[in-house]
Amino acid sequence: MLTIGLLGCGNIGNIIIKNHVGVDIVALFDQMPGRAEEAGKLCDAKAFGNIEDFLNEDYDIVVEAASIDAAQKYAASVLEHGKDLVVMSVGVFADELFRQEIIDLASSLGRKIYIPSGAIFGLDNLKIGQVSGITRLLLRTTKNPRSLNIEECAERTCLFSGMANECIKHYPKNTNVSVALELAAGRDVEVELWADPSVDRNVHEIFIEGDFGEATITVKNLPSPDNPATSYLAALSIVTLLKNLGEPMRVGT
Ligand SMILES: NC(=O)C1=CN([C@@H]2O[C@H](COP(=O)(O)OP(=O)(O)OC[C@H]3O[C@@H](n4cnc5c(N)ncnc54)[C@H](OP(=O)(O)O)[C@@H]3O)[C@@H](O)[C@H]2O)C=CC1
Ligand SMILES: O=C([O-])CC(=O)C(=O)O
Repeated sequence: MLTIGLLGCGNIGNIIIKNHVGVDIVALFDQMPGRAEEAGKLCDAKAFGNIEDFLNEDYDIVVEAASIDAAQKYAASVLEHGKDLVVMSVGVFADELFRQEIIDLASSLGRKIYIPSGAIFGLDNLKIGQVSGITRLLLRTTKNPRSLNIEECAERTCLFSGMANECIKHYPKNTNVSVALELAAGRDVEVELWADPSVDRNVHEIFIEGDFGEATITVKNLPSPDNPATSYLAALSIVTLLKNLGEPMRVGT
């Protein structure tokens, strides 16, 4: 069975611990040591107080569910410790230089980096953008102000309109999906981010046009109970990615 080290024991980390299938969680690390220790009690994994000890433990894959900052700080080190890497805070790869460095490092070490579909549907066939023209790719995200950590917002308000690599700098906890779309399609993504006090879901509308025709995807996500910024689907997507890693048949482009 594949063995996992969990980097980040917050909302997604705990959902992974409660729902994981087909993998064994053996090591935990969080910048709040108490969270790793509490999580360790739930899954019988060892909680580490520092990153070096966590990475020196023997297991196959680090699952990052922490922050863009954590992904940026530790990605190279994870690969250098002979482990594959699942990156939930995919916004880290909006930085093209960093992305290429990490891809080159993984390639030279024979390691893999996995990006879960996260809080959206549709990354599978969006990858056709790597071999065929996509002329329009727009993500319109709408969340309740609570999910965006905004206190004053009486009516539907556009917070950002522009490109994904700019948006993620301003909203690193809310627009990782825009960078996942960018990586899948191999092109820039336009983003609109809206705060709307009348919605109680994290809504992602994706508009795609290209040589294939056109598609519109709307995802109305339930926010995670422990972190309304993060949709529950994002955690389920990582649980599913991990389950499928060990299986012989791969479904989806
Ligand atoms: N790709 C996608 O579709 C999606 C991605 N995400 C991303 O996934 C990540 C995890 O989300 P979620 O679990 O809800 O977040 P939480 O804030 O609930 O949990 C993250 C945990 O990781 C800890 N952490 C943060 N930075 C570091 C670090 N540098 N080193 C060690 N631990 C760290 C946090 O500590 P502290 O509380 O002190 O910060 C917290 O305990 C976030 O980056 C989020 O933006 C979320 C939704 C969708
Ligand atoms: O969970 C979501 O709805 C999306 C999200 O926060 C992100 O992409 O960072």
